[in-house]
Amino acid sequence: MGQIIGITGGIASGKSTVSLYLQELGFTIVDADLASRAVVEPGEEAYHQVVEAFGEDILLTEGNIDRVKLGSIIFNDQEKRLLLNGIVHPAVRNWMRVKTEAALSSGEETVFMDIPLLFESKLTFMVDKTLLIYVDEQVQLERLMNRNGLSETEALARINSQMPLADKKALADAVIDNNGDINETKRQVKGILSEWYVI
Ligand SMILES: CC(C)(COP(=O)(O)OP(=O)(O)OC[C@H]1O[C@@H](n2cnc3c(N)ncnc32)[C@H](O)[C@@H]1O)[C@@H](O)C(=O)NCCC(=O)NCCS
Ligand SMILES: Nc1ncnc2c1ncn2[C@@H]1O[C@H](COP(=O)(O)OP(=O)(O)OP(=O)(O)O)[C@@H](O)[C@H]1O
Repeated sequence: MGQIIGITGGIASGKSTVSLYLQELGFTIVDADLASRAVVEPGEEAYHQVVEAFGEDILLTEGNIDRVKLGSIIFNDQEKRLLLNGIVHPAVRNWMRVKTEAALSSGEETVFMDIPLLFESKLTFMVDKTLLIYVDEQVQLERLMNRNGLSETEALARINSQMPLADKKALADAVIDNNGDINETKRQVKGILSEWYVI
């Protein structure tokens, strides 16, 4: 049997931080951001489709996709973002399904999927429960600018390309408030997992 818990949030809301903690607790995390890198490695089907759609200008000299350049295109242009999503998302879903099934069939009882666009892409059918990693918009903006070295305008473009975290709150089965320090967040994660009989 086994169950799948979907971790979601917004850009820089703390999903990877929570996932790392869950990994330390011994759980398998299947990460959509990792998947979105793997499926556009040179030679993969989605790689060829991305190059065809966006042109060879988005390649680095050794042939890999220039993620900074592609990001600066798609976070400022909804049509281009939907074009990229249409190519990459089906391959990401497949990759995640395969990894998750492998973990479950090896006997793991709970596997976590880290999916930033879980609600935007209507992927709740892929998981049994949803856990939202929430921060206030000002904290999100500051953490994103710091982590990625972005200007306020660039960071806001990214935040605004996603469903507001306040709206995601209403859709999630449980919410972790990650505005405080990491220990406070870890305490909340443990509390919810024990409420859900996961630990
Ligand atoms: C645009 C790309 C090349 C930028 O790569 P980069 O390495 O800089 O960022 P990374 O992939 O680590 O994503 C960071 C965060 O950006 C946000 N994000 C990424 N893609 C999108 C998108 N299409 N729409 C909204 N937010 C997005 C997510 O919160 C994600 O966690 C890359 O994000 C991408 O290929 N995006 C399309 C696939 C996708 O939707 N990925 C998100 C999970 S499936
Ligand atoms: N509770 C916290 N206190 C202080 N800094 C934090 C906290 N949680 C996360 N951070 C920092 O905020 C930034 C974003 O966190 P993280 O990378 O976990 O977010 P994310 O949701 O996985 O982002 P993305 O999906 O966009 O990659 C990181 O630099 C991280 O170290």
